[in-house]
Amino acid sequence: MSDRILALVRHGQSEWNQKNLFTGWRDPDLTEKGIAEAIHAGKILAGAGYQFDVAFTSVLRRAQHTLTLMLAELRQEDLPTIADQALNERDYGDLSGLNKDDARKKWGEEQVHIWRRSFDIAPPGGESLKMTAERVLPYFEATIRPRLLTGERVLVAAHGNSLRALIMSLEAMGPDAIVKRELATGVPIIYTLDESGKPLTRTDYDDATPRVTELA
Ligand SMILES: O=C(O)[C@H](O)COP(=O)(O)O
Repeated sequence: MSDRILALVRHGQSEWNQKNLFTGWRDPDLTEKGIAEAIHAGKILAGAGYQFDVAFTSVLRRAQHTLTLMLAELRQEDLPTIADQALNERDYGDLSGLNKDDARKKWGEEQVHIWRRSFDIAPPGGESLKMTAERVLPYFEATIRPRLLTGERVLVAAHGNSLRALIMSLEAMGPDAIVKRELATGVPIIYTLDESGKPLTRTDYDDATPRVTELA
C-alpha cells in the first residue's frame, strides 16, 4: 500500500436529503440511515486496514458527524481534525430549504437541472460548481496537498459538490465529465498518490468488491 493516501467520503444521508430539500450551507444533521452509512464507511476503512494522520471536514454538522462516526470505527477518535468552511457544500442560495420537486414545478425540470448540474451556472444567490471549486481547490493546494506530500494519510469528510471539485482536479476531468459524476452518501473513495502528489489509483467501495482504477 502506498504511503500517500487520500480518502474522500461524502457525508451520510442528512435529514434534508431525506426530505428532498436543497441544503447547501444549511445545517441539518444525519438521519438514522445517514448514521448507519457513516458507520459502514468507517467499517470499510477499518476493514481495509486504513489509518490516518489527519482529517479534514467542513463546518457543517452532517460532515462532522460522519467523520466522528468513522473515526470511532477506526479507533482514531483523537485524530487531529481541521474543519474549514472552504470544504462546505456549494451554497444553494435562494433554493436552500426548498423542496427539489416543488422547485421543478415552479421553474421547470430543465432549469432546475441546470442549477444542479451545470458547471458554471449558479442558482440565484448561490454558487455554481465552478465557484465552489474556486474556494475548494486553493484550500486543497495550500492546506491538504502539503500534508500529502510529506507522506501523511488524509481523510476528508465533506459534501457532494465540494468533493466533486476535488475529484475534478485530482483526475484532471473536464466540466462535462464531472457534472455527471454522482457521489453516493457514505461511500469511501480512496486515492493513492505518488511522491509528487499525482494520483496513481482510485478505489471505489460502492460494490461488494472494491474496484481499483489505475489513474497514472
Ligand atoms: O445541498 C444539497 O441539497 C445536496 O446535498 C446536494 O445537492 P445536489 O444533489 O443538487 O448536488
